[in-house]
Amino acid sequence: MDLRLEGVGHAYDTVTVLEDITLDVPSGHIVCIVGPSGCGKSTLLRFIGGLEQPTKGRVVQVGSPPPGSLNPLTYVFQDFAILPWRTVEGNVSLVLEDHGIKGSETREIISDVLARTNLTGFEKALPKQLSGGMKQRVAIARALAVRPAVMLMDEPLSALDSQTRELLMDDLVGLWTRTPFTSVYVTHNLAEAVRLGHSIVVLSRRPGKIREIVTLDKPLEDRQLGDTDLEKTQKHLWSLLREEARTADTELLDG
Ligand SMILES: Nc1ncnc2c1ncn2[C@@H]1O[C@H](COP(=O)(O)OP(=O)(O)OP(=O)(O)O)[C@@H](O)[C@H]1O
Repeated sequence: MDLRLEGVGHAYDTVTVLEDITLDVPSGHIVCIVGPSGCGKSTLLRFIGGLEQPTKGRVVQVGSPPPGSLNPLTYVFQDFAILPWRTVEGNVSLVLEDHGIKGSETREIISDVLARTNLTGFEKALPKQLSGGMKQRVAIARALAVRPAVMLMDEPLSALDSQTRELLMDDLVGLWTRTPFTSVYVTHNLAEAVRLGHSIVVLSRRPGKIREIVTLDKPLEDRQLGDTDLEKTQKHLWSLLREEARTADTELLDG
């Protein structure tokens, strides 16, 4: 299933937050969204997921979700949002229970998604026993369990230290390479965007408009830390964002 955003714009009362966002999210692609603080990235993700409706334009789903999809648009958040009193498998099974899935089907799905997220062997662990990176793997496993058409990822690695972030990026590349998934991936981190994005949408400061869409052709599995092409693209992204990020930062400080 592809997504198409057609002229999406939004105002909260008198404050225009987003303007004229037209964008395609093709199936099997990771589309990263970057932009200065407060430019409307998370708001855009909420519109894509249908949690809120934009005041202008629309989000169109083109084609059908994968067979057996329980929740075509599924979120992964920065703060993991996993239940502390449930084990790893209990957190994943919760979303299946919500859809009435039980028994051997549940066990098969859990075993599959835990294997895909390098969590096999941690089925009985509680969140308090897990590092931040492992908790986020659980959140990703839980998202995969519902066979989403599109994963909506809002700063999924931002709460992690830089080394864990590198490991999780490797995991996401491995996950995508084995079975391509579709994602809209919001991040502040330009290194993350150039490592994971098939395209990178650069938004301007509020009201967020598309400044540029940068496409990266290099296969994900060939993108290494320190790759000169990626560094060049990252510099280009920063040149687009630098002044606006500075202004947005000052705006926040001014309240
Ligand atoms: N429910 C709401 N009511 C009013 N204003 C809102 C609401 N949600 C978001 N905003 C405003 O919309 C703007 C965009 O917010 P949003 O969180 O989408 O930006 P962002 O780009 O994700 O920010 P950040 O990078 O800091 O996470 C901000 O100015 C925010 O204060």
